[in-house]
Formats: sequence, C-alpha cells, structure tokens
Amino acid sequence: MDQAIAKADTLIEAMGWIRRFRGKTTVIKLGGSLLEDREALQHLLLDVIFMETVGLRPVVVHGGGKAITEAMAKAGIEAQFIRGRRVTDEKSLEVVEQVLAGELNVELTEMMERFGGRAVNLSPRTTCVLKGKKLIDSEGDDLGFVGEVTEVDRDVIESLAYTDQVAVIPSLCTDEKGQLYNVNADTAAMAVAQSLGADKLVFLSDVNGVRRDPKDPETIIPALSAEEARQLIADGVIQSGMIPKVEACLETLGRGVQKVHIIDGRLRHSLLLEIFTTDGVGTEIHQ
Ligand SMILES: Nc1ncnc2c1ncn2[C@@H]1O[C@H](COP(=O)(O)OP(=O)(O)O)[C@@H](O)[C@H]1O
Ligand SMILES: CC(=O)N[C@@H](CCC(=O)OP(=O)(O)O)C(=O)O
Repeated sequence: MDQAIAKADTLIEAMGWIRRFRGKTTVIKLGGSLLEDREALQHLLLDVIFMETVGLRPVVVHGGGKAITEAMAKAGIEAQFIRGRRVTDEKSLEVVEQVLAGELNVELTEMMERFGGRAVNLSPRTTCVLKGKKLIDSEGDDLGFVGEVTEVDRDVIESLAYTDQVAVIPSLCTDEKGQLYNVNADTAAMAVAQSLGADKLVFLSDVNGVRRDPKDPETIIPALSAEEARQLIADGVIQSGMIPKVEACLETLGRGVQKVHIIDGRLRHSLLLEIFTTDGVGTEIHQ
C-alpha cells in the first residue's frame, strides 16, 4: 500500500511538471558520442516523442562529431581540432554535410516516426533554418568552412511545434550566398534556444555532467555558477569538447534561457528525469 502511494506521489509530481512545462520549448542537443549508442538513442528519442505527446515542445539539434571523424578517416582525411572545433576544408565539408544532413538527420527523424511521433528534418538539404557566416576564431586561426549562426528561422520551427511535429536540426548553416558552413553543435543548439526563447536547453552527452576530474564520474558537480564554470575552464578542469558546451551554456544563460543542463543520455530516461523530477540528474549551470 505504502509503495502504491509512493508511486502515486511520483505521478502527482510528474503531472505538476507536465502542467508547468506544457506549451514551453525545450531545446535538446544530441551529441556525437551518444549518437553512436543506438540503444540509448532509441530510448532517448522515445522520451522526446513522449514529451511532445504530453504537450511540451521539444526541438532537437544534433551534432555527430564521432561519425564525421570516422567518415573522414575512411576518406583518408585526418581530423584536426582547434579549441574543440574541427578545421574544415572543402573536402571535409563534403563529409560533414553527408554525415549530418544525409545520414544522421534522416536516421533520427525516421526513428522518431517509427515511435509514432511526427518529426521533420530541417537541414540545408530540405529547409535550412540556420543562417550564418564564417566564424572568426578568437585566437585568429583560420578554421576553414566553420561557421557561426547569426539568424534562426523561428517561424518554421515554431509552426512545426504548433502542429505537433518535432524539428530535427543538424549543426550546419548557410550564408546569404548559399555557402555551407560546419557549426559546432553545442553553439548551434544555443542559437536555437536563444532565438526561440526556450525555457530549457539540455545537452545530452556521454558523460554524467561536468566533473572535477574529467575521468572520474564520482566527481560530478551537480550545480555550477557561471563564475565557477569560467574558473574551471581557466584552470584546465573543463577541457576539449566540454569547453564549447559550457561556453554555450554560459552565453545562453546571459540571454534569457531559464535553465541549462548537461546530462548523460546513456542513462535510461535521463531526459524525463531531468524535466519531470525535482532533483534532476547531471550538471545544472546557473547564473
Ligand atoms: N571536466 C570535464 N567533465 C566532464 N567531461 C569532460 C570534462 N573535460 C573534458 N571532458 C570531455 O568532454 C567530453 C564531452 O564533450 P564532447 O565529446 O564534445 O561531447 P558530445 O559529442 O556529446 O557533444 C567528455 O566525453 C569528456 O571526455
Ligand atoms: C565546427 C565543428 O567542430 N563542428 C562539429 C559539428 C558536429 C558536432 O559538434 O558534433 P558533436 O556534438 O558530436 O561534438 C564537427 O565537425 O565535429
């Protein structure tokens, strides 16, 4: 009996969160490491469809760094990164476009459709919603065809949400001349969240959050202020792919998005636990 009541309490709590977030936008960023784990990915996409079904408005932005590096290796191109961003020449850009827009984006949408959801890919091959320009690197390095998003077509994304469809956006943008650019997926998600005035931005990765020791899951930091996060980057505790992620969190918080989380997408239902429970999982970054 007690157990049944405890379960009812969980349900009541979940209903409260559903009421709180119904009609609100959550931008969900799927990282490359996670995209490699098919089983985890399927659970996750099912959760996205669940969110949409109960009236939340999830928008998916995805990367695919690992798959790109593998495809480049097959094409005999060596991957090179500067401050977490891939140096992208013309040949690499072709591979990036094929993997993100030609393969992963289509695969993600198809998987969601198989779960009974309605998902629409918004890539430069279909409807390009991310406009941008070449990224000028902070240290003056030339990264090639690496871009930054300057404008998001929020009308297209929102009109999908209003008609119960989930937008699936790869991290690619085009400039006014139609030139394609490779965008770091964390910053692409940030741009989408800001433009939509999202309530939440959730980064799903293959780590349980930001850690004091990157190799030790026990050292996860559940909550991090913007100031602490900057210090951890300066101290070299936050490294490699975690740098653009945390920088994207910090910039997003400065622009009105209420909450930003970094969570482990391999953990079953981590997304729902994050949204529908008080304690949540992973690292929350706040002002
Ligand atoms: N302080 C840290 N805490 C956790 N992970 C870290 C930290 N510093 C660096 N990392 C690395 O960042 C990676 C996550 O970034 P990235 O590989 O770009 O993820 P994704 O492809 O999912 O976006 C982790 O797998 C981990 O190796
Ligand atoms: C410019 C740049 O670095 N672009 C990234 C885009 C994909 C990405 O960011 O994927 P993850 O989210 O899996 O890291 C890249 O080429 O790897």
